[in-house]
Amino acid sequence: MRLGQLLLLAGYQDFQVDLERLEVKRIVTDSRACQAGDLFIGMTGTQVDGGRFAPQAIAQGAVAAIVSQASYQELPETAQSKAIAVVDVVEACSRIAIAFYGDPAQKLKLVGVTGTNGKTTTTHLIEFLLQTQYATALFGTLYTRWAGYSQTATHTTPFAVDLQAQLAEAIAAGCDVGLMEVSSHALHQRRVLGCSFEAAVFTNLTQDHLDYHKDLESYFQAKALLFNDSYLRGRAIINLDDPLGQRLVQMIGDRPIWSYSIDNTQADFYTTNLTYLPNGVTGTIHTPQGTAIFNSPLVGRFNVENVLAAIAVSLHMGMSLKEVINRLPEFQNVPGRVERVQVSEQQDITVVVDYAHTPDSLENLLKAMRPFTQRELICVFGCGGDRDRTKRPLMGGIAARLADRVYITSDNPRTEDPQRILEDVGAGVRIDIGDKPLVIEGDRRKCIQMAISEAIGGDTVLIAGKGHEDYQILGCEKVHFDDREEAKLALQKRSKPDYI
Ligand SMILES: CC(=O)N[C@H]1[C@@H](OP(=O)(O)OP(=O)(O)OC[C@H]2O[C@@H](n3ccc(=O)[nH]c3=O)[C@H](O)[C@@H]2O)O[C@H](CO)[C@@H](O)[C@@H]1O[C@H](C)C(=O)N[C@@H](C)C(=O)N[C@H](CCC(=O)O)C(=O)O
Ligand SMILES: Nc1ncnc2c1ncn2[C@@H]1O[C@H](COP(=O)(O)OP(=O)(O)OP(=O)(O)O)[C@@H](O)[C@H]1O
Ligand SMILES: N[C@H](CCC[C@H](N)C(=O)O)C(=O)O
Ligand SMILES: [Mg+2]
Repeated sequence: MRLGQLLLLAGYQDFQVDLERLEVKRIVTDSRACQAGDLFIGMTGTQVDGGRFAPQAIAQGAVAAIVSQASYQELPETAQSKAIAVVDVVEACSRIAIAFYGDPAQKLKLVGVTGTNGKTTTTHLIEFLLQTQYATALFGTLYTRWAGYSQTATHTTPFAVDLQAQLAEAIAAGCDVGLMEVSSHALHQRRVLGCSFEAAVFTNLTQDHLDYHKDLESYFQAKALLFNDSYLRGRAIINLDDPLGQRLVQMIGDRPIWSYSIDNTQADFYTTNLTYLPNGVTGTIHTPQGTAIFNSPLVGRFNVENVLAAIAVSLHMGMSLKEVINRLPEFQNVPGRVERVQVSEQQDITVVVDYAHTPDSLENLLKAMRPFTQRELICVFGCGGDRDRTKRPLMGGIAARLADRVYITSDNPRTEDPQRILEDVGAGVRIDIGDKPLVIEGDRRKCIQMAISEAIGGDTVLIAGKGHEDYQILGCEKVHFDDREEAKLALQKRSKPDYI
């Protein structure tokens, strides 16, 4: 596409005429990846203003660069002749990507799910429930996927250029519904600009990501953006059991809302007669379409919330309650969410791998596991580096209070000193641990081995934090590591001790 035409379509009119006839083959936001024919967009980031890399991008063949006004002033004259300064480069990136890919979001019915926990589980549930009626595309933490296509994700919500490209591909593949996990980072960075949602879900808001948002109020305000007129054209579906969900209902005003709650009969969707089982939950669901008995293999109270949200979305999208209830028992779970690791029928302990990496999710999970633990509940976990430091002692305290034995280990230390992270977590554990056993072992492989080999028949070993991840990030290096594989190895060793 011609640069001039692209910029006009994106809503920009005042640019240098001699750039007008240039042909743009791709849009690229990392100068190091630029090739001949690319349009480079220098994004303002948390570390640097990417506009300063325009000379490098141009040297590598970029036809032009879109940069912030501040970085434009700093560019050498040769680069300035190929650069276009805009007031808001982050918004420009989304608008240009939308124009380049033909505004694909308008051709899909979109459902957005936001909240601290439950986005991946809820979007998967919705995908499963809607598939009898729609051709769905899913965008989330694990992958972008639709029938016949799956690509591992690097972020929960793709960056604007990737998102627009993937939306266009989804349409070309025949999809008519897009299900999207919308992270607070994505809303704050306007990655989803141009997306107009048929339904938007708010699952909950509890502490996470304070490294980025600084305080809970700013984190909430970022999430709340999804419910603005600019993004939401249809119905808001909101968890009334969460105090910030209640606040969001007040903020939204007259727009169509369906609320859900485990047991608040004022909500549009609520449950009664819940029975929690080791392998699922059953109960009665009350909806605007009537009442029905439901069964789900998902474990724990928090998953009832996910089920309620997914049923509400499905009814809003035109499914009948009967169809949804019939299909629900077949949805097993998402990889790495309360995933049981079993190597033999004779296995005498329960091992569960889960993605709980926030104080709230760790607390919910430990509470959900307790009633089905015959003997001791053992918790193996750590916290990610270069992320919210203040959640570490909170998670430590929760593990100390709710587990019988605590093993602290490394998660993804990234560029932080792993020892410092263990100390941050340990500080929280020590306040509440009393005389319960505490083990600190930074080597995650060794720690999982220890926890499983030291467990006694009837114990539950919960390995939290990394769930589906098949890597560990140590410094800037990503190495293969999978909690489920490590747990299996440890379980096999346990059933065949070394001395046999
Ligand atoms: C906080 C955040 O979103 N950071 C993203 C952001 O990094 P940054 O703002 O620090 O970038 P920066 O280093 O200041 O650089 C600014 C720009 O200059 C460019 N650059 C930089 C160097 C260079 O030589 N040339 C060049 O062009 C970069 O590509 C970038 O576009 O832009 C980078 C490149 O585009 C991303 O890799 C990075 O994601 C980091 C890795 C990340 O982990 N983000 C996480 C926290 C995130 O987005 N998480 C959410 C929520 C997760 C959840 O709750 O599920 C998600 O949606 O995944
Ligand atoms: N509705 C919920 N409320 C609280 N905790 C939940 C809920 N659903 C799942 N969890 C817990 O949170 C963990 C992460 O769940 P899930 O992956 O669905 O959330 P997410 O919002 O997609 O997380 P992320 O922000 O990392 O992508 C699960 O492993 C489980 O322990
Ligand atoms: N989307 C979350 C994932 C955290 C997973 C945990 N294993 C970690 O690395 O901290 C984040 O980027 O904060
Ligand atoms: Mg997710």
